[in-house]
Amino acid sequence: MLQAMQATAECPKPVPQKAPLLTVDNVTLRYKTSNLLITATEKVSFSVGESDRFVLLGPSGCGKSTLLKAIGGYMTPSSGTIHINGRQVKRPGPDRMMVFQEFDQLMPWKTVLENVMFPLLMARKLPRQQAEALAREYIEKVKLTRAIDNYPHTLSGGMKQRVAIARGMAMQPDVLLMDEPFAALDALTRRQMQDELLQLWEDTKFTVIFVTHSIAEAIKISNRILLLSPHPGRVKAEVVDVDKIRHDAAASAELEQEIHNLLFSNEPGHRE
Ligand SMILES: Nc1ncnc2c1ncn2[C@@H]1O[C@H](COP(=O)(O)OP(=O)(O)OP(=O)(O)O)[C@@H](O)[C@H]1O
Repeated sequence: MLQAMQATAECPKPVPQKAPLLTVDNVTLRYKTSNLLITATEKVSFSVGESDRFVLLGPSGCGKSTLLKAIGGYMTPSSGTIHINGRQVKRPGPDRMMVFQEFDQLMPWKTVLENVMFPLLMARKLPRQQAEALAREYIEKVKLTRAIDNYPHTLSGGMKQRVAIARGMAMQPDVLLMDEPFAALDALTRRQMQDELLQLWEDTKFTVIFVTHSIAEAIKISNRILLLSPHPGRVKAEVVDVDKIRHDAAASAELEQEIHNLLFSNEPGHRE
């Protein structure tokens, strides 16, 4: 694993194992405020293959959420390009569904079933019966069938996140974009949700880009991890083949320490 890290730290060009589904090429993202130009990420490149569980990991403020927003099509790069399935990302689309950290991402006046059905009806324009069947299937996958007619205010934080995941997955997007979806949960629920996400992945092998600043969470759920430097975010290194060590506690702990050292060391370790 150290080898993988060092090799990629010296040459952080990603090494995807399958043809890339998504490519982020030399992307710089900036925010303009009334008197400031803030560079969130600088010249970031990576690619994501089909069925990857790709984690963007880095300290607070390094631009992880901003990158996810740009992949979602909610923000245009100042320079560089993002392509999905060979098409340049220019706006949001049903091929990229987002799950956020906030529990209030559901519509409070709609039940669990109606929340999950909503984008299927509005964005995919499915007939009602088909939308309902698909919504029920994914609500079942996240183990919420018993709460299918509940309104969001009656659900726990973890249950709300399950609804958001079901809503994203039911759309069967090319890639699911998850922005710290478990960060606001208590530790026990968080671990449970990580396990459930992995189980869902075993069932459907969806592609996911997952943002976190927890090194342990990154190792637990990913097969690949992109490490970003502190603000402005640049690629520091990529960890490949995380799957090989996930079930080895000693190797995971060693990797966790190595990532920690790399993320919090001052040496630049990035390409200009
Ligand atoms: N709407 C905005 N307007 C101006 N600057 C912003 C805006 N959103 C984010 N930024 C700035 O861009 C940089 C990257 O922010 P971003 O939220 O993408 O980081 P992050 O890595 O996701 O952080 P965290 O882990 O704390 O969520 C930060 O300096 C932040 O202050």
